[in-house]
Amino acid sequence: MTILLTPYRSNGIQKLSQSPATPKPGLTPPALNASIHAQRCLKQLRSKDKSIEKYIYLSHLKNEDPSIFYKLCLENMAEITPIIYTPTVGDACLQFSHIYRRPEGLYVSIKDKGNIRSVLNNWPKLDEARISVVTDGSRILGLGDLGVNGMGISIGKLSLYIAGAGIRPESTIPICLDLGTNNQKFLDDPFYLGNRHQRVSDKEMEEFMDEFMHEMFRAFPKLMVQFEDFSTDNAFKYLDRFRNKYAVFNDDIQGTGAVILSGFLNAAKIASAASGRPLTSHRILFFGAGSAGVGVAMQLQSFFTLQGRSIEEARRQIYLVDLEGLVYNARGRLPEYKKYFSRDDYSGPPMTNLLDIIDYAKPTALFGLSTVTGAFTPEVIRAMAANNPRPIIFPLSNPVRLSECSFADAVEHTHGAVLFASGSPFPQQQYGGRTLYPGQGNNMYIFPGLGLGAILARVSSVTDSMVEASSLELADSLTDEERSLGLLYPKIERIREISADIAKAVIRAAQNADVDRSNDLRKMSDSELLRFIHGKMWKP
Ligand SMILES: NC(=O)C1=CN([C@@H]2O[C@H](COP(=O)(O)OP(=O)(O)OC[C@H]3O[C@@H](n4cnc5c(N)ncnc54)[C@H](O)[C@@H]3O)[C@@H](O)[C@H]2O)C=CC1
Ligand SMILES: CC(=O)C(=O)O
Ligand SMILES: [Mg+2]
Repeated sequence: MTILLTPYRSNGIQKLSQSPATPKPGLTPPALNASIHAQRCLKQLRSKDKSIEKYIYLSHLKNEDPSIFYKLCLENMAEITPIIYTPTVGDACLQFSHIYRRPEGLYVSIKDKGNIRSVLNNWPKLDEARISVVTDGSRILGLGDLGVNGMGISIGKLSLYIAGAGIRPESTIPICLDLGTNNQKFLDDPFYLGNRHQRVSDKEMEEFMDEFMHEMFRAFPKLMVQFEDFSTDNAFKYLDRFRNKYAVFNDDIQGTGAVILSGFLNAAKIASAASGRPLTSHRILFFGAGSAGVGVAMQLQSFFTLQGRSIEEARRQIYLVDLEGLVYNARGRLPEYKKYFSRDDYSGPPMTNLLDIIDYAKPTALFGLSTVTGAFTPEVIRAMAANNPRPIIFPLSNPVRLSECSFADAVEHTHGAVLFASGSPFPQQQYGGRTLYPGQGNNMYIFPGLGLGAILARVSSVTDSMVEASSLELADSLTDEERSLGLLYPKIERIREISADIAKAVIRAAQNADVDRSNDLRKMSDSELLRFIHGKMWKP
């Protein structure tokens, strides 16, 4: 491990290449020792009371000394992930313009339209670029339009790529597009770091996005792009527009779909064993029908059809609820992305009460992707428990304060029977003399491995089969010990091992779909491929 000495210049990626292998005598204290220094950093981190202070400290450490930062991450994943990612990254994005210290990532603004290539060319490591997380800041977690403050989410996701899948730090590009913001509080804030105007028109954004994506793949030909936290309509629109042209996927639609299918599979096996209901006949109620809700619904439907259900049967197992209640045809005009799952078996007055909807749909699983804190009231949880011996309840909204219910409430009101996963972490609970563990149903389990597989296979596009392969691999990755503890997702400490397995499954799916451009990998056996993947992982 290298202890860095040079003063910060710009974009932490430069630090890795500029760091001197051996510090010059006299420029560090005589007894500075790398492994003790890591312990020192951890102690400094733990001495801070507020999580935002911990975030600022870690952010500084990452820029100063990426090696120590990622070593700490890997050795303390469960402790550090909630600081660099959800929930704390939510606060960091809200306060981004106030806690800002130094440049990190790349900003491409509407003012660069017509000239985007020259902005991209300013990135210091053009040849190294492999993965970019791109947001326009318009729907950061469940916190709404945060404009350029959304940069925090691109940075956070890429830190997990590096820690979780061993992507080389200098191969990552966090990008925030500045297309304006409709957040009036930010527009009035003298510290706000973005352009001070409302979001541009759809047409202007479309032209901008076409140029941006075209230039991205000219400037960085080996790149894969992850779209993150675009507002609902644009999330679907730009995934559709670019998915067959470039190596791009949308994390909120596809990454979330994959991770929740995976947790659902593990939960449904337990629930089916208790109820006798076949795995493929579960009914799922989505509270929240935006990019994440519909993304997960599509992934589940596809899974049910692969298991032998007809498309129509699978579609009928899914119920969507949005701000106006149950989504059904007779309700009136619906946006395109909601139409497919809109019910045709109900035509009465709008059904807006969640308890009534549960009574009507009799779901075996209830998923929250609504950003409505506490929407799963004790009555709702009890209604799920009354219909199911092991109810599946996943309050998935982020950050933690927007969760539809807490793990403690879910345990209490189901008398410990709940099969639970949330978007942000909750503490474990004691119930009836047992320790119960909450799952974290968050796309962080998927995107590092999916991205690693995609760049190693040098894919030309990211297919549904690759996303599905990542999901099934994750579902399968639990050890006997994890299953005996009742976990639905593997322990986060095993993320590198899991990412490698996911990458292998993704590469094989890419090869089957003929979208890979790395012939050498085709010749490898599965064990050779896995060794190759591990060998490619950057280690701090
Ligand atoms: N756990 C995970 O891995 C992920 C979690 N999420 C979280 O899911 C949440 C939603 O994200 P998106 O779908 O992208 O947002 P979105 O804005 O596209 O969708 C929100 C949905 O919730 C509905 N909704 C809002 N208020 C409601 C109410 N009072 N009653 C019923 N429905 C209501 C809206 O009508 C809309 O359908 C966010 O908090 C986000 O952080 C998103 C992606 C991944
Ligand atoms: C986890 C995630 O991608 C979200 O909450 O938007
Ligand atoms: Mg997201």
